[in-house]
Amino acid sequence: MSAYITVKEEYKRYISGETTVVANNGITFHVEQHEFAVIVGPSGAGKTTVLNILGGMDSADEGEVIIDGTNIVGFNEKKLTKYRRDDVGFVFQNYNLIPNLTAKENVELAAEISPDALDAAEVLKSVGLEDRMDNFPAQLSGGEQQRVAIARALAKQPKLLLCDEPTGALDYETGKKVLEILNKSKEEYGATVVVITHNRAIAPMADRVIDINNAKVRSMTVNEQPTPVHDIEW
Ligand SMILES: Nc1ncnc2c1ncn2[C@@H]1O[C@H](COP(=O)(O)OP(=O)(O)OP(=O)(O)O)[C@@H](O)[C@H]1O
Repeated sequence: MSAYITVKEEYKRYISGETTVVANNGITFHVEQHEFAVIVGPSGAGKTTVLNILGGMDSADEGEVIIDGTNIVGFNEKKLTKYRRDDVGFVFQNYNLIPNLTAKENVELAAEISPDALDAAEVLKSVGLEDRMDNFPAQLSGGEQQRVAIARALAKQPKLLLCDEPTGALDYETGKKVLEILNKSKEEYGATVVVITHNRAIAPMADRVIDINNAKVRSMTVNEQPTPVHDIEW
């Protein structure tokens, strides 16, 4: 059986004036269904570019990006929009919640556009926010806001949960809690989770670690026995 995500010889170049930046220079890796994969690498390595391409927010110039059997390279805007809406959940470093909506309303809004959406209150409960549902983002801590953002992404039951430095703005303990919730979501929600980070300490908890440096994949490692989140330190 082929992998759930297969990226093969993927190139992305950004051209501005006279200069061309090769952000992804022949990227190849795969991720199996229901894995928790971490893409790790230094600033400027090309991680965000990979994540944006996986999520249909940007498109590759060359190569294949096969998600659940379908190559999304070459999708037109309409198909990309449908793919993003139906199949992908995003979690960003800065949460991106809507400030004048409560936690529950933030989750409901995302769920509205999805045919298989879960009950907002149920998902918020599963991330431990049953008592904060009617609070606005400004009334919540960073970790709580990130949990709302995760609930919002999970409510539409995405095939893929894509996370850009999800613990980047959080303190150590809170960051670990958020990682635990993300890790749990592969069992509870059947998602395949891809996290990008420059924090190498997160790698041992992953099922699969993809190392990116200078626009190329330098190694891909499978952890047969991932380290439990509470045992990792940074
Ligand atoms: N829209 C764009 N236009 C021009 N260059 C870009 C654009 N997006 C990214 N780049 C360049 O592509 C390279 C890879 O960027 P990318 O954001 O993917 O790296 P990253 O690994 O996510 O870095 P960071 O951890 O700092 O976010 C960088 O040199 C960056 O400046």
